[in-house]
Amino acid sequence: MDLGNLGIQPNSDPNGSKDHVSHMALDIGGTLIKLVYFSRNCECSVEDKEDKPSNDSLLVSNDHKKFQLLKGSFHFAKFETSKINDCLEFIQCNQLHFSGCKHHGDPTNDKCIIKATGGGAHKYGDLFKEKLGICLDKEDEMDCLVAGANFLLKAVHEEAFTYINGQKEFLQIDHDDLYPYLLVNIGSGVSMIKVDGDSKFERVSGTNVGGGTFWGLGRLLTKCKTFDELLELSHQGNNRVIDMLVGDIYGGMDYAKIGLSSMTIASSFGKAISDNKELEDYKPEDISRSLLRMISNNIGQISYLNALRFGLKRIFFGGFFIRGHAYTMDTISVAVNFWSKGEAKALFLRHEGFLGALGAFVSYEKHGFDDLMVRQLVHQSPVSAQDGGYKIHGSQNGELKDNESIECSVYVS
Ligand SMILES: Nc1ncnc2c1ncn2[C@@H]1O[C@H](COP(=O)(O)OP(=O)(O)OP(=O)(O)O)[C@@H](O)[C@H]1O
Ligand SMILES: CC(C)(CO)[C@@H](O)C(=O)NCCC(=O)O
Repeated sequence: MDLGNLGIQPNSDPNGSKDHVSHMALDIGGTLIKLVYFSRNCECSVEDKEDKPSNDSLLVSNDHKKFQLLKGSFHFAKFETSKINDCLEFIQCNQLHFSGCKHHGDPTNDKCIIKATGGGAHKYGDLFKEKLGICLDKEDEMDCLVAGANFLLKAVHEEAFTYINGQKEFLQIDHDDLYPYLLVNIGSGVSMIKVDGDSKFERVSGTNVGGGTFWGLGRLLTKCKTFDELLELSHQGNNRVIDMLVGDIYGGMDYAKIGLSSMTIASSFGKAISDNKELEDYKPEDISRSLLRMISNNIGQISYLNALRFGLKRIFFGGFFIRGHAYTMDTISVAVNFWSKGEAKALFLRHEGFLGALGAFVSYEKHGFDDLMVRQLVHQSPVSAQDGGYKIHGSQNGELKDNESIECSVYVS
């Protein structure tokens, strides 16, 4: 179980966290379960506001109720789907299962409803009911990915960034100029979605060569025990030991006529054909690096081709495969830049792995649950004395650590 810096302790008081945690949502994927929830800091942070705060409101409601400002945090956690019991235990220890909504119009049914997306929302519904007494309210996975991406791009300061030559550069998002874009979610498999607006999208492509392929093949070929170990190995590796380069075929020369340098990979893993070596003769770090490069490059190329199909210039990459990993982001960026001749941009998201879970979270609002607390995530930063200091912020260097929380303010009615 990967709890890391959650900012909360398992609660021994059975009623304690009930007052503080509102709305948990889950994304149960093929490899990982992602969980998000909001917790209030304390009662004293509630302030009255007459109006909804900004034109940039994300979850605009049509009524004109008085809104209150609550300060708190969004918490993020992840678990391996194969160890779903860890997730159930975590929810139970922290009393998160009391944070959902009650059934509409059925006073006899006091089961909590928790929003959930991903294939596991279908597969594990009975398990959650049996173990925690909660009903998973299924939200479509693609709907949630898009809602989560739009939510992050509009609500979180410095969410999206480019990664070029080892340099991270944050993108200022103009809310009026966000669409259209291509969203590429690299989970176990890969979905490519053309996004045209809030809830306006089409899944235009996908590939089965994704994060699951990297981790699955990598585990078999290197005997690594964890994904992070495999990723770490790739740092020290040299892909040229295994990959066949253009130079290997062209006697060290470029194939300039068609724009290929001698260093370009002509064939991933191609050297293994002629080296007369066995698997044991290759270093695990070289295998890991070749594999990471092969898969990232391939996804970058397919993404570019889909962006080209629809004339899209911005490609946002999400999903837990990326993990903010320099070599992965660099390979994807180079692929997009190379194939598009600099026309299209690869953009990465700080909360890359939590798009679906956040999308499920914001869907509480969409379905108008009466007792929903969170009405609107306050548009954050730049924070100034005049605007009352409403903000969302993550860690200072812009990197999301495992299971971090984002401090934020929300409006509730
Ligand atoms: N700790 C980890 N354990 C396993 N895989 C990890 C881990 N961290 C990152 N990954 C990578 O992330 C991928 C899963 O990403 P993600 O959680 O976004 O997808 P998913 O929801 O499980 O899959 P899908 O959407 O296809 O059902 C894995 O296949 C692996 O490449
Ligand atoms: C099946 C899903 C949507 C499950 O998250 C994902 O793993 C995926 O997009 N796989 C790629 C399937 C394909 O389009 O070939």
